Amino acid sequence: MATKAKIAILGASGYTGSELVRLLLRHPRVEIVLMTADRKAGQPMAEVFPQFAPFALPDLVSIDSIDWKTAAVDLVFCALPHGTTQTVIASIMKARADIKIVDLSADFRLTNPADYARWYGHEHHALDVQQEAVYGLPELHRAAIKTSRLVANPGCYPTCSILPLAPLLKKKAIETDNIVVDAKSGVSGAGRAAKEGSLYCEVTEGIHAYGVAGHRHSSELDQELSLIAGKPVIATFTPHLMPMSRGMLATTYVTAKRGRTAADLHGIIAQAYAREPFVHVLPLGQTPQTRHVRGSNLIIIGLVQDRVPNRVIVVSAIDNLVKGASGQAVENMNLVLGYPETLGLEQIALFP
Ligand SMILES: NC(=O)C1=CN([C@@H]2O[C@H](COP(=O)(O)OP(=O)(O)OC[C@H]3O[C@@H](n4cnc5c(N)ncnc54)[C@H](OP(=O)(O)O)[C@@H]3O)[C@@H](O)[C@H]2O)C=CC1
Ligand SMILES: CC(=O)N[C@@H](CCC(=O)OP(=O)(O)O)C(=O)O
Repeated sequence: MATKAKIAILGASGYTGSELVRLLLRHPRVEIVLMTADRKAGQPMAEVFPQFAPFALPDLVSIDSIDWKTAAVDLVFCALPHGTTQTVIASIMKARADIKIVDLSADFRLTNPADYARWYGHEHHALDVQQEAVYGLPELHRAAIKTSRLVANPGCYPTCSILPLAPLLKKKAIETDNIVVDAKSGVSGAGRAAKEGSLYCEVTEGIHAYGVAGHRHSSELDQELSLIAGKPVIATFTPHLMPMSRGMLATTYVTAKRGRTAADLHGIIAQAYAREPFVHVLPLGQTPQTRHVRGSNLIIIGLVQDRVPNRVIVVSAIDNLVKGASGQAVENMNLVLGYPETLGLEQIALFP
């Protein structure tokens, strides 16, 4: 039998951490050997999440109790709040050269330190480590991810909006100065620690925009879109909070370059992703729903010609906790460890 990689999950008591546990328990080539929490450190996982009671899992421990020099671990998933992550990862990487890391936080996604300081409100505390990070969108950076020691797993909104735009920018098929991304997220995107604004009474039976003209994911979007376009791109991006637990939908408005039709744009996206296991492009004129991806690692993309000449409406859907976080993190792990990319990620969406 092939050996199993030994996995640590930092932040296993959170939403993305527990989603990693759900996915990895069904992965044939890994074994979870270490899991951490902060306030819940010391508790058995089954006490925090009864759905895991039938499975043998280690108890939750505090990060401080781990000696990284001797820990029998091959790969660490870091599912901690941004800001707390960078010093933890720097200390692991300094202690051991052989441990690989997939970080789900935003700490290592931005390549320009000035951008990080501007959008996150403080200087980065591990800039030397940042240099080693690869932005973990497999469809764009697969080769670099495979040889990376530190993968910066993308944010959920950027994943949902960069993937449909990337082929269009690569082929110079759309204007770059008027891209509008209107995105909606389920409440689990805000994490498990209860806070004002994500409480049931404040979220149910209503929707609202937030971070208008200033959400921190704008920096990630601009960084990757500019890299692909080969020139500075600034997109309008407005996130909204929806009264649902998981799911994300982005409606993106683009202007086709003169002479290009919606059918051309559809053809470009369909061709770019024809061999991608986790990207599904609908026939022209159809659009996806969040229910079509709930629990799966798919992004589904649909395009429709607007009534406004040259305008094309692109709708994309992901599960924010799967392709938007833990599923994509497992995909990155598969690449880093040399496993088939789809291993452990073949779940079909739960419907209805
Ligand atoms: N939720 C989502 O859809 C997405 C989240 N992300 C990112 O992934 C990361 C994790 O998010 P999410 O799972 O939603 O967050 P949660 O709030 O649900 O979980 C956070 C986890 O980190 C632990 N923790 C909190 N503070 C500390 C600390 N100071 N030291 C050590 N451990 C700590 C918590 O432990 P305890 O439970 O004991 O307090 C918990 O295990 C974040 O950076 C987030 O931005 C990325 C993409 C999508
Ligand atoms: C609904 C909600 O609050 N969503 C989060 C994004 C979740 C995510 O992708 O966060 P990271 O960049 O930290 O990984 C937000 O808007 O900040």
